[in-house]
Amino acid sequence: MTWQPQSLPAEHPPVKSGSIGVLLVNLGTPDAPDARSVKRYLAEFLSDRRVVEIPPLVWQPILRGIILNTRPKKSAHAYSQVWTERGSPLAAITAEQASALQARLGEAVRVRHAMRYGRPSIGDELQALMDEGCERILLAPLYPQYSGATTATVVDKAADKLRAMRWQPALRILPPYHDDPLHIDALATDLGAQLDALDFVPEVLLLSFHGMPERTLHLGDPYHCQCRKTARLLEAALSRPGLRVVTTFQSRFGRAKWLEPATDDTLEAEARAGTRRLAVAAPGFSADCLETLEELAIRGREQFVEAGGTHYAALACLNAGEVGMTMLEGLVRRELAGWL
Ligand SMILES: C=CC1=C(C)c2cc3[nH]c(cc4nc(cc5[nH]c(cc1n2)c(C)c5CCC(=O)O)C(CCC(=O)O)=C4C)c(C)c3C=C
Ligand SMILES: [Fe+2]
Ligand SMILES: [Fe+2]
Repeated sequence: MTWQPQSLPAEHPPVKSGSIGVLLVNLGTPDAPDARSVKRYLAEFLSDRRVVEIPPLVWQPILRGIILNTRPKKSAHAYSQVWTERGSPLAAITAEQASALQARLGEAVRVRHAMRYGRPSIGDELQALMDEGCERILLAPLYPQYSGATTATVVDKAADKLRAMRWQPALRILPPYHDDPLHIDALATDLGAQLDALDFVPEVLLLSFHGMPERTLHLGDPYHCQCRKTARLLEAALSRPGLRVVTTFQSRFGRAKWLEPATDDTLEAEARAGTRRLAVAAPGFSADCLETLEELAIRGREQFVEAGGTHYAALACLNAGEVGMTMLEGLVRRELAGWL
């Protein structure tokens, strides 16, 4: 909408105003599955002091001298195994979620998406919403569970952009939705349908969340508790008495102790203890990504089968499916109350 009140002089520039924006944000991903792109991405991601809480004087030499010279090649290989025609799965799915949400919310709201690390950047997308006349913006980090390394760093990045604006929009932030009935019901419905569609009946359902250094729990980060609560509520909502539900944490990084039990160790231990049929789901990820498609679906299967398992399935995230989008629309509409 272009607003040009009568009282403004004719030479006054037109001002777009009156719209509402929604910015969906996820973690970010390399531009291509090659070592150069992965290195650029990891340099930004792992330099975030919310992600690696080691003083930069100590951490940067380790990052620049060792990690960025070894990890990009290995990670690029992992990315190349899951890359799609539309690019990185995380980027493609997040874009799809944004256009599906736009279709559901209609003209009254402008929906865009951004990545915390890499592109499209939070700053550019906030600016684009402002340029489209959005005076009120809902920032929606697509992390069900809050942590300093997820939700908080998205808010920090948005605040960096706002700090440089003369004319700021009003900002709301989607709260973590780890225990929201909309989220639990969506997970139970979607995972329940995926379990029913399998050609085997799993003995165990592993709920694998991304790990964090254990120290963050003792420092007061609610992430671990929120993961546990999601798992507990989801198990109750699934209501499958014959199915044993086990919660684990994946993607250990670095030397510090991470949250336990670890997904890879548990897959191996379950198979060695006699579990033959297992399904794994990742209720901490709103979109499939390297961590679910490579670490769980490819490497997880290898680990489980090598240790004696016979049937393995990695279940999909909510992604841009009907169930997940109905949940997201519900969460977003609730946060837009009074604006819409
Ligand atoms: C879902 C929440 C996430 C938390 C919490 C999290 C913490 C965290 N991650 C690392 C290190 C890496 N993570 C990597 C990939 C990655 N991480 C998340 C989400 C969370 N991370 C996602 C969605 C992805 C996938 C991105 C994609 O492109 O698909 C990687 C990169 C891949 C690799 O080299 O293994 C690293 C490294 C730390 C240190 C951390 C702790 C706070
Ligand atoms: Fe991560
Ligand atoms: Fe990983």
